[in-house]
Amino acid sequence: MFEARHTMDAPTTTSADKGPSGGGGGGGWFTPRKKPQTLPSEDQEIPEGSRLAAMRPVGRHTPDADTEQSRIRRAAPGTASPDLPLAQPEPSPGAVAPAVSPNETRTSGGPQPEGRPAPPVPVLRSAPDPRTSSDAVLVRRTMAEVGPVADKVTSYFYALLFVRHPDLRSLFPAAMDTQRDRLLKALLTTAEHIDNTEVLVAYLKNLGRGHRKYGTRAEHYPAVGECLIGALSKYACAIWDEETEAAWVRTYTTISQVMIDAAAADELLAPAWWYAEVVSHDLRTPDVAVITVRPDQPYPFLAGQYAGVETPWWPRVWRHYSFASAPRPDGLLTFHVKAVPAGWVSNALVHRARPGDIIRLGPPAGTMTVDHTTDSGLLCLGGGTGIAPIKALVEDVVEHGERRLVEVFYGARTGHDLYDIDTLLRMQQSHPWLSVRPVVDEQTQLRLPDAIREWGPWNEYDAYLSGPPGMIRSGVDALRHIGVPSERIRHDSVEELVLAGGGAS
Ligand SMILES: NC(=O)C1=CN([C@@H]2O[C@H](COP(=O)(O)OP(=O)(O)OC[C@H]3O[C@@H](n4cnc5c(N)ncnc54)[C@H](O)[C@@H]3O)[C@@H](O)[C@H]2O)C=CC1
Repeated sequence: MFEARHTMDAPTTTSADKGPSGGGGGGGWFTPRKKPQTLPSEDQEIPEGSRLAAMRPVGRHTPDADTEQSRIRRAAPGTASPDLPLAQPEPSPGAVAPAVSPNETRTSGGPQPEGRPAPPVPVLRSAPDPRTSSDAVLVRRTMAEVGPVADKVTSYFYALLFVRHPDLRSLFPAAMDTQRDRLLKALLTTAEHIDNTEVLVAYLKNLGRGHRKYGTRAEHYPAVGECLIGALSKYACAIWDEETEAAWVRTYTTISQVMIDAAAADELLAPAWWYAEVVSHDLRTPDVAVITVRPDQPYPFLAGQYAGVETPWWPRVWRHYSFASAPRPDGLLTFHVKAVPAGWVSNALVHRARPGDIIRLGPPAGTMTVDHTTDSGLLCLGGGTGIAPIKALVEDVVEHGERRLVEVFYGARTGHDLYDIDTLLRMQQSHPWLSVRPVVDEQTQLRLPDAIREWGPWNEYDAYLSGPPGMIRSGVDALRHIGVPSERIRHDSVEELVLAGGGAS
């Protein structure tokens, strides 16, 4: 459940339930009514093993669950207690270029698809809070301490979780490898941005919404919190003390609050997931398929966003793919999928999926969308299947009837890998404001980011980058080097791309 998001062919996050399969919300809202008034005294300290035993998940509430030993408490749905972190506005749509990720962060509070208003959410304090800052120090110190043994921490965390709460095992995929990475990523992201309320809240809200599709419910959070603190305290024992534990309890409680409330708000607006039927499957190269699906109910999204995809062959394994078209009147959605080694979902989609098969889609996410409040030109770099959202962005500009200059650089290793070049060249013929330039590594000896240096100037353009993590990094460097301000550079989370295995889609 506790996972970070984004990227192509990478497991995702999301929600509560209701939709076609959404589960249901279930009671047991968990929110601290108030922060701990006092830290437990030393004689209240309980050795690791027994402390864990003493912490009870809200979902299994027992009479003493609200004692001093259980500092993670329950509250009414949506309750934002006065002394809880309070909210801040969501980042404005398209206004972000997360070089770092809270992308679900990149994401997160990203633009809400039209017709899907931003849910009301409680949020973190905007004013500096000395307590938060000291908590941040302790949280970061813990993360630094456990960093070298991160694998052990996450393995121990999941072992604790599944031993103590076996009913939660069914929420996770059979193979936990990627999930382990995602927990750590989520924690690192939280620790990294703990003092950056806007970024962190956006990230967590997206994470909470994203967990709906896993069947995550509010009452699961305390169990996760107990086991998380159990694992951290074990592996950070050299620095762990009551103050540190109190900081983690406060931090985790706040994290949970934001995620739970975001999921609850989203539940009123959208299903936890959508079923979608494959209606066409076009194998463009031996490894790349263009797949079109029909969702079982309307699926609102914005060009440039992405969604988690689960296949029937690998239950509970989700990977992200960008929409390769802007929203269409017929409601169909298209994805470009590249089968990569060890890419279970991508291989299933490319080599097994056929028309008539049913997949599941998570909600749309992502902030790499067109800012229609300006008429700046768009400089778009699409590497490999990273061209998918770029094509959607171009269609978006077409549909808005704008006459903005759009320059697309489409990078591929070989001419054969330019599997969608014909489509783009046809669009170029119809739209004089659109230029499409293929950049083939083996022909030019140049990679995509190098090519843009030879054109330009680009300082009046908004830049959009989509492709492998290395391309994003060097593309951002190239753009910054030639004077494009960072706030005009947009891309999905590099960290999550890396997490996804680099070329996992
Ligand atoms: N399928 C989808 O919807 C989306 C996929 N992506 C990501 O795009 C990537 C696509 O992978 P492939 O098609 O195998 O692309 P690839 O590895 O063949 O690379 C495509 C082009 O990107 C450039 N490039 C690659 N690595 C570079 C580096 N380190 N520095 C500079 N330029 C570099 C080169 O011009 C190369 O020809 C995956 O990482 C995927 O996660 C991103 C967005 C959407």
